Amino acid sequence: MVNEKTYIMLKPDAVKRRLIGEIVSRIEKKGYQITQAKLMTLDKKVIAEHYAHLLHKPFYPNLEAYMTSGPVFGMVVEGENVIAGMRQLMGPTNVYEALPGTIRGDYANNTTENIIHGSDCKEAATIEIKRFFG
Ligand SMILES: Nc1ncnc2c1ncn2[C@@H]1O[C@H](COP(=O)(O)OP(=O)(O)OP(=O)(O)O)[C@@H](O)[C@H]1O
Repeated sequence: MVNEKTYIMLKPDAVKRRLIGEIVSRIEKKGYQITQAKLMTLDKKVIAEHYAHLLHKPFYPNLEAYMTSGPVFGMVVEGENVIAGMRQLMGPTNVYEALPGTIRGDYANNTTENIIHGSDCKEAATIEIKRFFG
């Protein structure tokens, strides 16, 4: 029973499609607590840091254009085993594998524009919370 923190980011398509309220509500209904939140417009530099492991991928230019196309809604979310729990709630990165009932399965139909990001481990959560909330 470890209380953890994770960094969750609703990507530009979620904000544009007015899905913030609905997704925040799903996170709260699961029993997690949102302890910090803000809308931000990200620049190419912070996207390159956040997705450093993907810089060499052929889809990176599309990912960069998408992530800088409008504001994102970043959150610190806390709860028991929240890192794995949020990954489960989000569904897999590949939206064709994301089942209905997951956030990506319910709202996304494209693997780049996949609505939501969540830290994948404790180390990443610490780095990402620092990156986006200081
Ligand atoms: N094969 C792909 N084709 C197009 N876009 C992709 C592909 N793989 C990943 N992406 C985009 O890059 C993002 C980061 O990919 P990563 O492999 O880090 O997955 P993730 O950890 O599930 O995603 P995120 O870091 O956004 O939570 C994905 O969320 C998606 O927007």
